[in-house]
Amino acid sequence: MFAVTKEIHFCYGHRLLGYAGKCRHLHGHNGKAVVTLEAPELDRLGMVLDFGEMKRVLGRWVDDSLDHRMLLHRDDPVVPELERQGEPLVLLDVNPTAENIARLIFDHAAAVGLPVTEVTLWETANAFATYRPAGTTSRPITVTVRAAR
Ligand SMILES: Nc1nc2c(c(=O)[nH]1)N=C([C@H](O)[C@H](O)COP(=O)(O)OP(=O)(O)OP(=O)(O)O)CN2
Repeated sequence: MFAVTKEIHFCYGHRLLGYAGKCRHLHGHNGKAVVTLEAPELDRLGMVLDFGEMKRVLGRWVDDSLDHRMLLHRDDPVVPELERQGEPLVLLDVNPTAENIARLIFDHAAAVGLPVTEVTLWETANAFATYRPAGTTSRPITVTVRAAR
């Protein structure tokens, strides 16, 4: 099996709903998604997929969909005020933890047909979470996007 891995850097804000620690407050991260694709055979160029193509497909989506946005639970009480102010929001039906953001990026990579096997989301320089599907995959995260006004 061959594997290629690409790092995608982006900034996001969030807070964790129902969490007792400091992450219950609005805060931001310079995050890094580490995306791995695997294939048993290489293409005619000797690649699983061109790193440039990974950047073009995944990097652009992360830039357009997650970068410089607030990622929040859709039930977060701050949502109506941020909507009122025209802030760009990504609303999830789960808490915007590193685990769930990794899952979100994995699901997008799979949906556009990439042979993704694993996504790791580095939330800080010393804390990261990984999503890799198991035999029984949990239901996908539901996402609502509110564009900036
Ligand atoms: N399993 C998870 N635990 C935590 C998450 C998460 O997404 N998944 N998120 C947070 C906070 O949002 C934030 O990342 C702070 O985490 P933490 O590493 O505890 O904070 P510090 O950066 O201050 O850590 P230090 O190691 O003390 O520098 C919390 N937990």
